[in-house]
Amino acid sequence: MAEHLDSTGDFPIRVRGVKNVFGEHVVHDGLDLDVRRGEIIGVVGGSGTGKSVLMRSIIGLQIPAEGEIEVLGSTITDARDDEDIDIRSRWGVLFQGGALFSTLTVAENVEVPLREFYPEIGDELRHEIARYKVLLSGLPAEATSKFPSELSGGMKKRAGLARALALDPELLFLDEPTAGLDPIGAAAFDSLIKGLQQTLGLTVFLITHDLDTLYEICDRVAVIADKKVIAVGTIPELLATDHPWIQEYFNGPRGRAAKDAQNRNDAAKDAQNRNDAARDAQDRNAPTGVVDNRPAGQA
Ligand SMILES: Nc1ncnc2c1ncn2[C@@H]1O[C@H](COP(=O)(O)OP(=O)(O)OP(=O)(O)O)[C@@H](O)[C@H]1O
Repeated sequence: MAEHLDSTGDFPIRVRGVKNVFGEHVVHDGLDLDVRRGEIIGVVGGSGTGKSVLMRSIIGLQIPAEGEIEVLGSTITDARDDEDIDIRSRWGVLFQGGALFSTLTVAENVEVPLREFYPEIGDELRHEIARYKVLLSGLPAEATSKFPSELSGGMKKRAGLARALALDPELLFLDEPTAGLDPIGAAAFDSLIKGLQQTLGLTVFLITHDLDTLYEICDRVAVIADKKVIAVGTIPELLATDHPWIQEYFNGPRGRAAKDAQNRNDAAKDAQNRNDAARDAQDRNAPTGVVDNRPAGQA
């Protein structure tokens, strides 16, 4: 008997036995994956292993030749076209290039899904929601009236993120969000994603080649190779496997550099926490917040 997939509970995304084929080219064959509610799952694999095709299959833009995909309780693989998928408003997607409409301002881009899914919302409220999403994505208020061509690469990503967040999604799909950003911009984007996951309770499906992102913000990592998800787990769990690609990826020079960087960040955060704790203890011991500097006898 076929296993019953339950994507309404702890696993909002469940993928079973998926096969994707383009002509003679088999991209996935027997691919399984469960995504846990509230996690950031990183999806890695060599170029062309089908990370984006998997994401497109999960959001109904690519119908697999075989297999079953359930998202938030709906069987995506039964839909005839993406209009059939009535849960599209419950996820947001940031595509690789941002996919912003070049003739619309940032705010108008964010308003596109609002107009589509909630046409009854009045202009004023729609503008207000769009403005809030732009600010939530770390852009200044002035960015709302800018066109994509007037934005830097990092700002375009944030504008794409604002649009992905327009409908208060439960699931956020990100395809290489830090590609093309400088290391400082990439780290800032990582922090933004982590903060949003924690404050909004998002489940995040994140395709990346960025090892720093994997170490910094991903709860688990799924590795695609040989047309399947060959392993999924925390980085230490993956390192305990002996698959050559996983070993080379995480233990190669870039993997080691990312791990060292994370160790340094962790040490800096620990030191900061210790300082904060010491300062809090000092503040608690002080009888008032006022320091009395008057010479003895005058107090
Ligand atoms: N619409 C399509 N028609 C034909 N082939 C396709 C189509 N979409 C994807 N492919 C092929 O499927 C394979 C997987 O593509 P995909 O974009 O998912 O790879 P990826 O793992 O995301 O790669 P990268 O890391 O380089 O972005 C590639 O060989 C690609 O050429």
